[in-house]
Amino acid sequence: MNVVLATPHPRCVYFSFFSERLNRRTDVVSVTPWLAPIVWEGTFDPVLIDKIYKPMNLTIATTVFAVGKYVRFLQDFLETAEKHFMVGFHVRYYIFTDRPHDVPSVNLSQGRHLSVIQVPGSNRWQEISARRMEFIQTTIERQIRREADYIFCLDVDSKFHAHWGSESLGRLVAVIHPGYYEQSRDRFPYERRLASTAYIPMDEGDYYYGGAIIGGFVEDVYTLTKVCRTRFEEDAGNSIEAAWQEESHLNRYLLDNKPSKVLSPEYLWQDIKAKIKQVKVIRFSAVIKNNAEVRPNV
Ligand SMILES: CC(=O)N[C@H]1[C@@H](OP(=O)(O)OP(=O)(O)OC[C@H]2O[C@@H](n3ccc(=O)[nH]c3=O)[C@H](O)[C@@H]2O)O[C@H](CO)[C@H](O)[C@@H]1O
Ligand SMILES: [Mn+2]
Repeated sequence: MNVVLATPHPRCVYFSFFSERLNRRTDVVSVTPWLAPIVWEGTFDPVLIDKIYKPMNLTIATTVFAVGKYVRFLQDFLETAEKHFMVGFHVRYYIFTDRPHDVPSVNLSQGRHLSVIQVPGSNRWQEISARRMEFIQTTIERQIRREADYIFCLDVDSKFHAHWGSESLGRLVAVIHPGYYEQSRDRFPYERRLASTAYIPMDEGDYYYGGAIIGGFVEDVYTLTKVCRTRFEEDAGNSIEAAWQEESHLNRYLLDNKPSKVLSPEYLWQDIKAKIKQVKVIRFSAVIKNNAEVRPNV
């Protein structure tokens, strides 16, 4: 029988809309074993996702710590965020610093706000990095839970280079560390000492997540920061500090509490690393820094 479909059924239009916009990825895994999306260019339609999220009138909190000499990274971080990060959404930046007078004034688009929160300095970079969990937890309690729907907690020594939008939103969001994307789990630098509460045995672990991005619903990130802070302090009481401070605790937490969305290394690259062919777009990357010069200790 010769069937001629003059006008496609509306459902067919829907499917052709998808196939035109998305060139399905076969070179990368785009879903976790627990069926959470792994976000890669070409696996989502930014226009369609924005149509879902924009009417919700969401506010995205963004925490960034700039303690000591790290204030120098703020200008580029904020200027590039204004160009690429959550454009068209309400964004509230929370800048944690011991040098409030050195926070640069950057022109923010409409609907975007910035507040500065004073935190103490430290003579150990490890402590500054790890105590982010504590300050994020207490600031969520004090104000963020009343001021935002979602939150991203980001490293300041970084720049945005391309679109980072509502495709990244989810209940609990983490990023695959670009250094360990292709490694097997026995190579992951998890905390391996049984004495630490961040301990992960050699035959466990899903991904190695980078400490530079934690995201999700404010309440889910609240619980994460509270648990990681408590465990970090419990370890300190036993004179042990996990191999990669709060990043180790983050990895332990996410092993037990699976993220609902995983960002590919497009969302956390490193300028020092050559691009790999699977990464079609670098959206956010760590700048090259001289650790000995910017950190209070080596
Ligand atoms: C790409 C990535 O996943 N980076 C992680 C990695 O090293 P990194 O080398 O990226 O750590 P880092 O030196 O950037 O420190 C983490 C963050 O702490 C803040 N800071 C640090 C030192 C300082 O003197 N002043 C200051 O403000 C700042 O926001 C910085 O971005 O391991 C750290 C844990 O130890 C963190 O988990 C980082 O997120
Ligand atoms: Mn960093």
